[in-house]
Amino acid sequence: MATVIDGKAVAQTIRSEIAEEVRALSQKYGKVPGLAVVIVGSRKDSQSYVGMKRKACAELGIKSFDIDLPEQVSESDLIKQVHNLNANPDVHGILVQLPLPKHINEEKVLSEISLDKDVDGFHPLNIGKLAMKDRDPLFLPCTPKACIELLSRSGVSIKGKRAVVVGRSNIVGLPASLLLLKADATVTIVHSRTPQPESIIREADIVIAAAGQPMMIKGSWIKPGAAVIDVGTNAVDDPTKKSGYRLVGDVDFAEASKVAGWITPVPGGVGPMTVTMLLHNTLEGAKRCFEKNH
Ligand SMILES: Nc1nc2c(c(=O)[nH]1)N[C@@H](CN(C=O)c1ccc(C(=O)N[C@@H](CCC(=O)O)C(=O)O)cc1)CN2
Repeated sequence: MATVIDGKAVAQTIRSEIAEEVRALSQKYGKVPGLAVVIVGSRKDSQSYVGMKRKACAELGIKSFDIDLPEQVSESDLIKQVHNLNANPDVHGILVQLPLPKHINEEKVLSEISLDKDVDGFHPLNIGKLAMKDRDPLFLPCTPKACIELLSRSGVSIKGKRAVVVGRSNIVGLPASLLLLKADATVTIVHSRTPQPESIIREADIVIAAAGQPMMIKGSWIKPGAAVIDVGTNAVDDPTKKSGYRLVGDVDFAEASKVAGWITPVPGGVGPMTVTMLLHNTLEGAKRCFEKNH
């Protein structure tokens, strides 16, 4: 039976460490880290994630700057907001919640965020550095960073291991595979056009599942003893729940937990760590800024 990695507990430990550092910074410099959380529109899931981020800021002593824009905001007005935040010395991190409405070009907006405030790590230059040998981006994307942190805090070494990432999104799959490569894993990406993904996944010592397909990865696809990190957050109908739905991952947890060595649950695995890594990036950005201006 696999060791279940408790992402909520790990996240709580790291949040206490961040809160301590924020207190120390406030004493030393008389300033606290600031995070701008920008949301466009009223998608229920995005509102909920943004709510979690703002609440976590308040709990840790990080000042959040809340920018709520209507669904119809123009791309140029959104970019103006980003420029204002770039120029605000109290803001050390800027996060634009994704996805953006269809009429807005996400890449264009993300490219306008100052490199040294890009706490989501989605600026093309930061992603480019992630892809280069011997270069490091200023910030790592939060969910991939969360996956690596969960592995390392669970004592799973990456160097020399066979890792399979399922999914090739810009937010998770692609940067996760680059991070694993930087950590000296042998990496394969499986995606929607890969024939017989199960035969590749079965060879992996480490699986990062980020396909957005509920319970796609079966227990029989997992190599005995493998570490399985499930990034999927899929709502499936469940009439026994008051809400009418429940959250499941991309991995069939009941089956896979009988075979794997380590596994993350959904909910309570990677999700809470994603928000925590954002706060960690904000702290790092603020420290760099305070030290530079001291
Ligand atoms: N600008 C960004 N947009 C998005 C990102 C991102 O990293 N940056 N990632 C995702 C959504 N996301 C953060 O924004 C996120 C997803 C899930 C969770 C989380 O804590 N999930 C809980 C369950 C929550 C629930 O009950 O609804 C869990 O897994 O335990 C946090 C953040 C897309 N957009």
